[in-house]
Amino acid sequence: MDGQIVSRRRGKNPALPFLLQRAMEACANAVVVCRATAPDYAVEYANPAFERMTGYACEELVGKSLRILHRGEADQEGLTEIRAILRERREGQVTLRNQRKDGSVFWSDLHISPVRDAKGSVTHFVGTKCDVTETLRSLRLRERAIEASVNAIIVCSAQGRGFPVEYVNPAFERMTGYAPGEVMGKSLRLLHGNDVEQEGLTEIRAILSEQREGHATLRNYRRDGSMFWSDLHIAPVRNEKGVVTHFVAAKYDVTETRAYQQELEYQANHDALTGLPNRTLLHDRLLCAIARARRADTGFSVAFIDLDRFKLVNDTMGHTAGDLLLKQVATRLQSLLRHTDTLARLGGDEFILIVEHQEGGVPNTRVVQRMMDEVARPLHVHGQTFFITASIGIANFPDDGEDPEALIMHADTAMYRAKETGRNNFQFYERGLNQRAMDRLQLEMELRVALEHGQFSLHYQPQVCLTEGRVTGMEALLRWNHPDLGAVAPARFIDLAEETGLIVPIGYWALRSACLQNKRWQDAGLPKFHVAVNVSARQFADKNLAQCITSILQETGLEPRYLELELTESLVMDNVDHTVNVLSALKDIGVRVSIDDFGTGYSSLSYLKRFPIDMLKIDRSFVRDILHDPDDAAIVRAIISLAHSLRMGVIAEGVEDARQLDYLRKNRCNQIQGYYISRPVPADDIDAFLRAGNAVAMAAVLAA
Ligand SMILES: Nc1nc2c(ncn2[C@@H]2O[C@@H]3COP(=O)(O)O[C@H]4[C@@H](O)[C@H](n5cnc6c(=O)[nH]c(N)nc65)O[C@@H]4COP(=O)(O)O[C@H]3[C@H]2O)c(=O)[nH]1
Repeated sequence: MDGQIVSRRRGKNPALPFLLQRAMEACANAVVVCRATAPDYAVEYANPAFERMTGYACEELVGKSLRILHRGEADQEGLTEIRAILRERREGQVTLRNQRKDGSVFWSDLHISPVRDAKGSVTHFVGTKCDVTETLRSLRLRERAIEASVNAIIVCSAQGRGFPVEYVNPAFERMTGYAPGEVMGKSLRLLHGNDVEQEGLTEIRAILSEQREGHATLRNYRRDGSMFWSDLHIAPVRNEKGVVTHFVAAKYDVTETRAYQQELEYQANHDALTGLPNRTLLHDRLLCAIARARRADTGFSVAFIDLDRFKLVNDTMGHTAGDLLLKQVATRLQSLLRHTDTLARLGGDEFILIVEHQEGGVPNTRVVQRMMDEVARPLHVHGQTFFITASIGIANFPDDGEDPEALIMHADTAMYRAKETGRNNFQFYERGLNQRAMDRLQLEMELRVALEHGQFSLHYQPQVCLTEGRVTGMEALLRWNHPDLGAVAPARFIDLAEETGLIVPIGYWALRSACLQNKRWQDAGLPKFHVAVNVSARQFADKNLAQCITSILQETGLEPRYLELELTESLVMDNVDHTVNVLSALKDIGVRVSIDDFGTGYSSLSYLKRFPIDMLKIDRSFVRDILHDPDDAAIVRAIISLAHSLRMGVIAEGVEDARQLDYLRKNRCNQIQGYYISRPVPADDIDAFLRAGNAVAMAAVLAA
């Protein structure tokens, strides 16, 4: 080693040169000494570690420029820096790509220090080299991993205001649309903009202020304004003193996962057919409504909406048509809702509406009425028109129940009451209704066994021709002889039988019994007339109706023309195409058909003329006030004239006195039926009536 380097210390420790020599040889770092004044800073000394690192022996290097180490690598940034360090004669550090003697490449960190003489002039430069190839390689790998990541990675300064961004990887641009240059030095706040009311942001603020790890889900906005959901994971980076200098953040776009989760959540809470809230969500909404009403000291109503005779649509038209119809009804009902109301579907044709009370705690019946009106408008499915009505039961919070179950149950009970009172209306829950619901259940159980226990019988009521005073028909009316209750009127059990489906076997029993009875009368030599039997909606929907009637007629031996089927007006108008088909089949058999309760439904005249009908039966509600109410009288006259112009017969039911009879005869009504002639009586009484009474009937008619 050159004496000049150590000359200043020589006086103090004579062994120093030797020690330095040994130290250099033992030093693990590569050390090289270059002369500052020589051209190209020629090497004066290189220690063994330097030799090992470069593959050059010290002798090979001495007097030469260190450029030997970067042959062919002259365009490196580090070299420019080295030149500046040497020129300015200062300390400095650079990272270089070097070549060993054998041509292999390695990376080194070179630290340069100037050595000054006593006058302060730089005589040498000492270079300490460290092989950083491995470190750089692993750094490259990590950098590559970050660059290739599909998730956005961001480094923010912990010092600046708003945690300015110092680095973003390419995925950040792909995810957000912002190029690195557009976010550098800015706060990541630009990703959520004005959407500051987010739970996730509160969490992020806490993470940053407490300088801890954490994550939150945020609504972010891309450069083009579109929203996406991101999971942001944040970790603080501390320096050697433990001070947080940066935050590293990883951002995941979770929009799709969230959409999927939301979809699952939606499916769990909504009815697949109508998209309305289902029973689960309804329960939640009821709990919310209860909490809200308690806070505000107000009330709300739970309306149980059930479509009348919807099952018939399903039975006659199939489930696809039924589903379409339900969808239409749901859309209509929904269109009437305010944002505070909830409409849910419980299943089948049952809907629940939660509607807040109006000011003063009054139930909002207007919305309920509007719902009924909306349902009642004609519905069109598969080119066919349906007339459906709704029965609605209402329970009010808190008077009728303080939890969801009680409110729904009581609204349901009130809905049954609405059905009992003729359908197409709404009823409020009353405490007594529960008892009635229990009674109804009891009655239903008893009705199930009534047929096999032979508790049914038929009463007959004559129908009389107004011109001849002759009995032309006999209406068969069902009676239930209950072991405890005695005779139960049809009004109490027919609807129940209809709802439970029991009406089908009961109805066929009535048909068979009436045909048999008529045949007996004929065989007994009494004058011939038809027997009129009521056909219920369920029976009418029964695909086997025509077939069953044919076999009943064959079985009993009654000629088809002596059987009349009474169908209600609303029944035939429910589903016009089905009606046309069934009526044609019945006509082919040869039985008569009449429309009962005519005037109470809303018949479309254009449909009426398509139906092969023999007789219109004027509802007794019009006959009752025919002499006092000019409107009723006008309706009766209109029905009579309509029947004649459609070449149908017309009969008035519920005729109770001679003046009504007279009015009807004067207005060209063909036949009458009512207490004035006879109440419905058992078949045995009819025998007597027919033997003696035909004359009585004639006399009554002619006397009026
Ligand atoms: N106020 C008054 N009422 C009169 C007069 N004349 C007859 N009535 C009553 O009017 C009802 C006529 O029957 P509907 O309209 O077919 O109405 C029937 C019918 O819809 C149904 N029904 C009766 N039997 C059967 C049946 O076998 N099958 C089906 N599906 N329904 C039946 O039950 C309803 C009620 O039957 P009922 O209680 O027997 O009531 C009968 C009869 O008793 C009168 O002058 N004044």
